[in-house]
Amino acid sequence: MLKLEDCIIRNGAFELHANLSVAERARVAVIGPSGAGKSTLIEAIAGFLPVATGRITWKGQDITDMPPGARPLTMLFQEDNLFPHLSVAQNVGLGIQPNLRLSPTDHAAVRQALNRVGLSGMHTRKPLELSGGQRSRAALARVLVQRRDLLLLDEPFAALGPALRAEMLDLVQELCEETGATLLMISHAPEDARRIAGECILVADGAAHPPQETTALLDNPPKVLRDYLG
Ligand SMILES: Nc1ncnc2c1ncn2[C@@H]1O[C@H](COP(=O)(O)OP(=O)(O)OP(=O)(O)O)[C@@H](O)[C@H]1O
Repeated sequence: MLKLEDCIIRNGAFELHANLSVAERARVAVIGPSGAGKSTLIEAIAGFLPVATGRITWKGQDITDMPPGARPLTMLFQEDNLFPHLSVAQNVGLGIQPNLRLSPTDHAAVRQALNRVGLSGMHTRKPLELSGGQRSRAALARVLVQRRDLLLLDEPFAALGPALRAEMLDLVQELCEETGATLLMISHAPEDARRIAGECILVADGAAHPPQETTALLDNPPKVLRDYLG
């Protein structure tokens, strides 16, 4: 269980309240109006933003003051997930050893992860020699080798077209099912939430609300969400 207990998170003058829990292995979309605090929430869980009051626990362990790298989670950002001067395999290897001193077992894990996301044969390419979808796959391969059980996505597929985005979401869903990972995913598209997230955290009016069933929420949205969805 991921728990945010009576948390207040500050981002400049902005303040977000969160008192919620997410079950292990759940796939949860984080939705809400622009500027409502979705990234603020995810960045606090990842440790990039401090929690002013309250605490965050994962499987009972208090992670509130843990540095980002020590947290049992991995995060995919909107862009810049890959280093342009490194090969695809090296980018993935960074997920295992930041100094890239990889053992034969590590190399095998990198190969296996790249095969799993459909990038076999592209190990030596640089990110710029890949399509947008392939770059997303490489970033997902790095997530796979990290073997963390909490995955935070800040719209990493926003720049992809609808068909490719749907394909990547399906891959994320498969990977979560295979690894048993818990997923929190910021999304601006209700169809993305419907596609892979059983529940949604609505961020609005200064608060991140407890997860609600996706279909029920989107079929009968509260006014703040209705105004945003149009
Ligand atoms: N570095 C910062 N300094 C000051 N205020 C900030 C900073 N970053 C974000 N904010 C403010 O915090 C609020 C929440 O921003 P946040 O990025 O979390 O919203 P969001 O819901 O993710 O938005 P979007 O959907 O547009 O990406 C906004 O009002 C924003 O202006």
